[in-house]
Amino acid sequence: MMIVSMQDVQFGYSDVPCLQDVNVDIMSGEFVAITGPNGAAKTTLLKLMLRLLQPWKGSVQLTGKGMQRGRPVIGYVPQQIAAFNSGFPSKVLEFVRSGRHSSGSWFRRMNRDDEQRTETALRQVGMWELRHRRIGELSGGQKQRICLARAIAQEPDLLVLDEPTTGMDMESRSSFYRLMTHLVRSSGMTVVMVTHSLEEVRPLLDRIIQLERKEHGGWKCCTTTSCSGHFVPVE
Ligand SMILES: Nc1ncnc2c1ncn2[C@@H]1O[C@H](COP(=O)(O)OP(=O)(O)OP(=O)(O)O)[C@@H](O)[C@H]1O
Repeated sequence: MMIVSMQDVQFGYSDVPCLQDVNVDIMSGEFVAITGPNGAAKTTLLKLMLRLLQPWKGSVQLTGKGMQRGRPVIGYVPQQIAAFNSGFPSKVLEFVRSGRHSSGSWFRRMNRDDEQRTETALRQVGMWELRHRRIGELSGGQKQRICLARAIAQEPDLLVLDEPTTGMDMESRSSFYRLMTHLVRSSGMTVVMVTHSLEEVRPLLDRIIQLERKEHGGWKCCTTTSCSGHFVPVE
């Protein structure tokens, strides 16, 4: 089942397009990486995928299982995390749990086992022991992990991560990849992530979306499907 479908998408911030001829189909249960040089519009592509930006031309469709109000539940962890401002809980546990309580947003859904999901997500990212800490006292890497936990706790159909391994040491990266593989293979989650560490994650992937420079400026998507990842379709 298709969860994301982008067809002939064109987009730019000024009058010059930075993305053209974007055709991307992502199937439910796939582990997909988006890669390309700095400034190649990887974050822009994610934002178009999430419909945070509207394309100039073409269409973006989100469909899938567990749909709420006609859209899949989406967990999004942006590159720059702005969530630690006032208005968000200041303790780890409440912050992660809060993802399950905000209403009216299609980024999450309500569920009666909020506590259990919050605990599982915190354990999965290795932050359960620090659940009573104030967020202000956490390291950058630990903050990154609780944002990931907050997204996972929402049990998203689609988990979208913008350079999630930046600043992680090698051990943290391998446990992060193990977790992603588990979420994709065991829970049927679809994971799309922007990464510059393609080589180390390549064996786990189902698909790579490569942004390549067009001859006359702008960037174009080229989708690679020949990864050695094992694609398990989810009904
Ligand atoms: N809000 C904005 N307004 C105007 N231009 C923008 C805006 N956001 C991004 N851009 C420009 O669009 C282009 C693509 O930016 P984007 O952040 O999508 O690239 P990226 O591939 O994610 O980069 P990086 O690898 O450095 O994170 C860049 O030239 C950037 O300067």
